[in-house]
Amino acid sequence: MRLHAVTRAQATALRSVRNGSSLARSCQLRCLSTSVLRPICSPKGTVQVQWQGRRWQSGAAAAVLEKATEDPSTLAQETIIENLDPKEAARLSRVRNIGIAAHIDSGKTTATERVLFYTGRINSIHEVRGRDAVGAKMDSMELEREKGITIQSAATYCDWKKVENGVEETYSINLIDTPGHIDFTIEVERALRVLDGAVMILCAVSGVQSQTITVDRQMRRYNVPRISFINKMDRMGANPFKAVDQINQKLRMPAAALQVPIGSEDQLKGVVDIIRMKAIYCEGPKGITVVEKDEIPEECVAIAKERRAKLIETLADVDDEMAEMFLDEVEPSVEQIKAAIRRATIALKFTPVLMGSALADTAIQPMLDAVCDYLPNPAEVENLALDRRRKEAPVKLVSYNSLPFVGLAFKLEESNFGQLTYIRVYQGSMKKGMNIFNARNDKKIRIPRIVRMHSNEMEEVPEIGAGEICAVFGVDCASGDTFTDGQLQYSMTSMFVPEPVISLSIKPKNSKESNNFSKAMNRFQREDPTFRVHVDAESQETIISGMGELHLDIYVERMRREYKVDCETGQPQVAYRETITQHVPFDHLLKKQTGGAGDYARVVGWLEPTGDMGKNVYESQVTGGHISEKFLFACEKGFMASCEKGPLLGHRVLGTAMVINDGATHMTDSSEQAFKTATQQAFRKAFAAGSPQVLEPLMKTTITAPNEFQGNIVGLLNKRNAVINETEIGPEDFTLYADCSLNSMFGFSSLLRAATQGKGEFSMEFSHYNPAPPQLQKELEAKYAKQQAARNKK
Ligand SMILES: Nc1nc2c(ncn2[C@@H]2O[C@H](COP(=O)(O)OP(=O)(O)OP(=O)(O)O)[C@@H](O)[C@H]2O)c(=O)[nH]1
Repeated sequence: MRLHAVTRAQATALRSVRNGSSLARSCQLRCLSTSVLRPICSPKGTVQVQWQGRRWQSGAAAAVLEKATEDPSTLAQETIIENLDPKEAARLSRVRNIGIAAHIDSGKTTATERVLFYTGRINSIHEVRGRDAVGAKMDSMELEREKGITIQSAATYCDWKKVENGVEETYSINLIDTPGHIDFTIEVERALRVLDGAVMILCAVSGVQSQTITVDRQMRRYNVPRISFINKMDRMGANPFKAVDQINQKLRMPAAALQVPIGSEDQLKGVVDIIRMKAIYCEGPKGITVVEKDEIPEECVAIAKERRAKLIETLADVDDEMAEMFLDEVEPSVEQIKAAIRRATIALKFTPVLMGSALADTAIQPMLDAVCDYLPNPAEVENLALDRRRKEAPVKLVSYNSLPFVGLAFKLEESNFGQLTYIRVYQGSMKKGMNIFNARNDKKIRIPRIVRMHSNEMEEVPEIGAGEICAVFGVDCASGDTFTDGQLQYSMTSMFVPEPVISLSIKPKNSKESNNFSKAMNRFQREDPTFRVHVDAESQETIISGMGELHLDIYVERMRREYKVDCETGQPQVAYRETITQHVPFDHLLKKQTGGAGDYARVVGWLEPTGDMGKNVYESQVTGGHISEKFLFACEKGFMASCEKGPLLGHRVLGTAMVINDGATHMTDSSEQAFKTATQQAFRKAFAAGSPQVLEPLMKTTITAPNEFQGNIVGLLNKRNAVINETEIGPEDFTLYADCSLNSMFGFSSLLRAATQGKGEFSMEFSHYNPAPPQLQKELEAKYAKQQAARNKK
């Protein structure tokens, strides 16, 4: 699309056309030569703009043109939003980008396996930890198959043929299966960042579990609409309506069932669609054939009617149109109910609840229909970028192939063929061989190969359209980078990356393997922003940090399997932080001038708390050239280096600002190194005088267990000085929300197991850094001082 064809002169001329001025004729002639955006003058002298098959009248046309002269992209965005091109709109209406997220072991991977089978992506079904020892398609890593857990999210795509009123419509679904365990939470974060909708799976017996609450929080963070699927309806004690109540109460998300089960537990036969009042059975091998019957089993009629009324009532609470009908006592039609569900789901006000059993091959297909019916297509989701040319003003991105390209790299993965970068294309299309530009550094990159991922397999494609997800080879970038066509100066906000909270020292058992060791470390770090590696300057130990013990264990294990490096690891350590609490002025002189080239640097300023634990701040307020730019830069470096290793425990410094406002330089003895060292020395002294404080990670902890164990758990938490924020007591289970220090939670899982006969479960998520209790700070400081002394002795 060449909107640039409209020049400022043409636009001015067009405005005069609208005003009936004499420029009309020449303008008409000139503008006719622009083939894409074609202004036309009517005999009356009003202006029309013809663009992508539609005509824009006078005032609107002039406004559109006016914008075009300022910024071609604005014209494109706004015009399209008001005027969807029917062809593009039709393509997009059949695209769904969805993720599956849930508590550990709810059946995400098992359900995804059915989705792939029913959509024809795979020919047979293999179970997670199945007897055939093949493992589910989406758990492609050996370790995942062995442990039966998902570690990395896996992307795939499939086509679902949805039949409605006898008409078949094909939907393209890009699907990401995410891990359930909190330690791999970055996988959920980055998937949700780029997806338009999600399926939240719950266990029919356990309902809302601790990790469901975390997933709910993540979905809210990225405004991701969701449908809910209650799985494991074949299990003893399955109670879908209890789960629906829990979504309403524990997640505070209005929810209502769209189905009721036919039969229960091992006698589960199918579901009743209570909107259309039809019975649905999945027959044939692996439930491949969906059979719909008008006749509803007698025992289901009453509950289906009751639940239908409840659905309409819940919708009336969240949707105005439905509310009106409800008040007027008008019975809504099937179409009206479905439209209200769609509206409310996309508006994040409601979640429709479906049910079935992935393992028993029951009612997965209606869940796929619901994905198409109720989750948004890429055009229905507001995706914003920041326009760097216009002071980071937000701009809407529109999933049109014809617009300039904008994409986000959300995940990197090392494959046998080189680095694979997953990209969500938000606008425009990406073609093989095309050049794209990294918005972070304006680096031009040619796209050599585009593939669509199917777990660990890939299919090469020449082009990928707007609103889709793909992976590309040979693109060197970081996770979260934005790419554009080079014309647009857009960048997109990245995902939330939680701080690592646990660290341990690691080294290869055999020093010959250090080459492979560093290769593995580099790769893991690039792929996973929550996995960090650094070498401690004093001990020379390699320290890895991550989200939890399992997270780090998995990397140690992957090192052994994928890189053949056996490692020795130290005890897991909490990642503490250090800060100061007071304003401290300093005036420090570094002077060594005894023979030969000397060192001279004087720095004056102050150290103070920033009040924000997010970052450290360095500022120079030096005037009059007492310290040159070059040396000030060295001071900044000295400050940053000091923050890497705090004086109290050797952990990172947070929330500290250094201002340098004066100093002195010597003609010959001053150097960058001297200023860097002087700053570091000044920092140490001032830090010690600023009532330094050790900070410890505080974890948002959610514990669920049967009610009879509440006393035991409160006892356990009290011993750990946890702050209990809220307790919700249900008919059988209770959920407790607490803030606990990570330090006090080591070994908590076995204590919880013992205190609840194995029935309790918990999840922890980093919340913020909190001052450590004085006693703990004393102990930690003493331990560190001892280590330092021992090291100095050596
Ligand atoms: N009874 C029953 N078991 C199921 C059902 N779906 C899954 N399972 C079992 O539950 C266990 C966990 O299933 P997965 O599919 O690995 O669950 P997941 O949510 O992907 O697990 P993570 O990714 O590790 O969190 C496996 O043993 C499955 O066989 C179901 O519908 N009924």
